[in-house]
Amino acid sequence: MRDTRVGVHRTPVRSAARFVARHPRSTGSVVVLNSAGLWAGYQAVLMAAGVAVVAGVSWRLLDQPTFDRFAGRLLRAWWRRWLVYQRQWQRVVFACNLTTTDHRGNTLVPKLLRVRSAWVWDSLHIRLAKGQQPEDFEEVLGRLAMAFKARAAAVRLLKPGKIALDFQRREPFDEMLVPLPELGETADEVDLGKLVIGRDEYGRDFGLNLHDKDLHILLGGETGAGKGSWLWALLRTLAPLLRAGHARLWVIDPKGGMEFSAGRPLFHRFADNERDGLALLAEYVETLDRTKLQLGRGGHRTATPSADTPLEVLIIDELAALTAYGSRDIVRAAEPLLSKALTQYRAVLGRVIAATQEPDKNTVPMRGLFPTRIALRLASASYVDMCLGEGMRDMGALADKIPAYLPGVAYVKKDGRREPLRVRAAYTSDDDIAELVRFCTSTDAAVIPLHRDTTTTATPPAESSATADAVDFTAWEVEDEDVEEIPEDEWTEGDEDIA
Ligand SMILES: Nc1ncnc2c1ncn2[C@@H]1O[C@H](COP(=O)(O)OP(=O)(O)OP(=O)(O)O)[C@@H](O)[C@H]1O
Repeated sequence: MRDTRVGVHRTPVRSAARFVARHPRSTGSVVVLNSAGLWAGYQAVLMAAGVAVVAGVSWRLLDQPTFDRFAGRLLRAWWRRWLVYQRQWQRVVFACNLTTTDHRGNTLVPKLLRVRSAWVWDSLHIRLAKGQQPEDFEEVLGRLAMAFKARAAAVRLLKPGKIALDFQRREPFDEMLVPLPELGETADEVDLGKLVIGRDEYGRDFGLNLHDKDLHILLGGETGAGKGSWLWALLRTLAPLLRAGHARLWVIDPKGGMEFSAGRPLFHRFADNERDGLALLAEYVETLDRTKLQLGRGGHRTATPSADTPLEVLIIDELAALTAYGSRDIVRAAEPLLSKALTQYRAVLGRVIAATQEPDKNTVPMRGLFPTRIALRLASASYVDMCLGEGMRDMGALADKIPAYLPGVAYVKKDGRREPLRVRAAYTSDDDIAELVRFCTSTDAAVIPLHRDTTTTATPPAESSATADAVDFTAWEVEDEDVEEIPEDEWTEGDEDIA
């Protein structure tokens, strides 16, 4: 009888040639090391390797995040591929029934193509065996996660026939305490270039740069994801500027003031519904237009935060209320105002911080105008790229996989860094808000614009008008290696040609 098993015809030479072709980097490294050994002597190579190891270990001890970014993740991906995933791959796919059979009775096995490793997640790129679909892996995700001792697993389609399996190896925020930002005493202490609002996955301080990089920030996150904690932590870092009158807050909280009403005394203007929010937005634009003209005519190209030219921070808690879900006249009038606020006031210290539950193009048409976008827990995988930019989920921003028990955790894409960073903002409790209000209003209260009642008597701009002139502002206010080995010649991988 004919032996239909694939691979039985392989000779050692053919197998070696296949291995070299499939793993050029690993075999290249061995060849280079051996050539260096022959050329310079093995002692010299061993010494060089020793020096490299000592240098690497010192680097890791001194600065683990940069080590991990430039070397650690590559090394980790390499050794985890060979010591964990590749070694157990075949056992695991057989154990989880992830094999298929062709017309000749050959066993077809999905092929592990590459491993990428970030601090929290490992990504395995897999070529599906003939007859497989991503759903086959989805069905056994829990078993795969257990087999590789991962906390969670996810599957993504990379292209037809190719998927990524993501395994979460650790959860740094389980044990990490994220302290609230200190309340600085004087305005000079505030470094607008690094407003520390939380910690990243390595435990380092994480700061936003309202000075010149994170000019406008869009936070995307489903309800309860912790958008409020990011906004409040940011306000806290600005406290000394608020107290000195060097920063003013324009706050639109269209959900009836649920999130921000406790901070009213801090706000220069406050609106708790869409219509008032529109009028506030129009006033914001008019004010910054005026400042722009004044500074331009005075020959100044930029401003620094001061009592005359304060940092003008516009905060919008549920942006969709102004850009999608509000009544049509409000949405049509708000869009051009918002786009203007996002494009024209960098030099006159206008900054927009907005939060939304749905960061898609229909809900936030001007999302591309926010230079910094932050993805908290999102309702669906498709929202991740919509929020952070094309390809960011493939780069490891699994915001839809942030567990519900970790509010305030988000993925951030920072300039100059390809991979997204996982960050958690500090949590501001009601008591902390009360403390912040006391801090900002207790001394030198004269410079704090006092709260005036927001009423609904303000008239929003005429439909489709982007000018503020039409607005009445009078009313504003303020393991297991014990499994039997399967002989390698009993299966084939991925798209392997079958004789
Ligand atoms: N950084 C954080 N650390 C710890 N717990 C947090 C953090 N952020 C939020 N929480 C918890 O999660 C709850 C919901 O957070 P929050 O209200 O900020 O979510 P949200 O995204 O603003 O939701 P919504 O869109 O419904 O207003 C908070 O009441 C708090 O208990």
